[in-house]
Amino acid sequence: MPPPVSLLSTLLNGWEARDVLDVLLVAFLIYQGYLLVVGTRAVNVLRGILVFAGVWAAAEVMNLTTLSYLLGRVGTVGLFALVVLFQPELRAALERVGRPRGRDLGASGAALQDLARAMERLAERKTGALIAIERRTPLGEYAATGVSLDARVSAPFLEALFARNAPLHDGGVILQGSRVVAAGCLFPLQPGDGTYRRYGTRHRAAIGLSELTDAVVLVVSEERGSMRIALAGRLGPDLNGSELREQLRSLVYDHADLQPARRVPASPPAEPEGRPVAGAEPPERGSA
Ligand SMILES: Nc1ncnc2c1ncn2[C@@H]1O[C@H](COP(=O)(O)OP(=O)(O)OP(=O)(O)O)[C@@H](O)[C@H]1O
Repeated sequence: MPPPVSLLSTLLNGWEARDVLDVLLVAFLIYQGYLLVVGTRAVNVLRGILVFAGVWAAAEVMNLTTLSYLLGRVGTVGLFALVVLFQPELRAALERVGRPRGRDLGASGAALQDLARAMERLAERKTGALIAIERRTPLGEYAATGVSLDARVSAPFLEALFARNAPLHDGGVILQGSRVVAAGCLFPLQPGDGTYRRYGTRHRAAIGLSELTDAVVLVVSEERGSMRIALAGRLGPDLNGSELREQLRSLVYDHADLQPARRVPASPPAEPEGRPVAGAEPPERGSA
């Protein structure tokens, strides 16, 4: 067997620097595409596409003409269907590409403390709140449904936003790093079927947004004064102040550039007792 270096030189024989650059750029684009979809519903579809492509390739290799013709036709139509189905994600991806660098996406420890303090106070007073923290998926289209702001995250400001009778208390607030960028926003509602049918609209809006994006969405229940995190389409358990800080630290505020989003678990934190998040909850509403 030839040594690895000579194997590499044989493989690269005839390659020009331009070809290497070409391959590196394609690898970079694929990696960036992966970063955009990981943590969103698109990742499951991506897996489905890979299985589909695998079967198609096998059909081609094995010369199964009818199957390969059929899959080829479905693939062409499926491509258009995907564009329609994932229009929000595609828009978000383009928005991300066009986003100017150097904008304040950094999140400091002070912001974390202020956010957690505001959540605790809102929960103590049973004031309902809904806060989405942007990570890789831009939340611009949801921010556009509310009132645009540009304010530093501070506990008094967040409390004032959600105070009863405050003009922007209805709807969700969006944070980008240490900035509050919008309030009074409309988030996409989880359909309220299956596990989450017993929840009210605030919680279902949190779950819905976390299903479509990789945002970390915090909810304070007006009814129970509980604090929870919705992530990747699932609602986590009730948290106390230190658990909330711990979760925020690991999900969002570890690094100033929000890089830890890459380490996001596929599902929200498990119940403290190790029970699954879904189904472990007492009904949030009397309608259960
Ligand atoms: N699609 C949405 N996007 C953002 N906020 C929403 C949305 N739908 C409802 N809300 C917010 O949720 C509030 C209603 O909460 P509701 O009582 O129905 O929910 P809940 O999940 O039972 O929460 P709580 O435990 O706080 O009562 C609305 O006043 C509004 O502020």
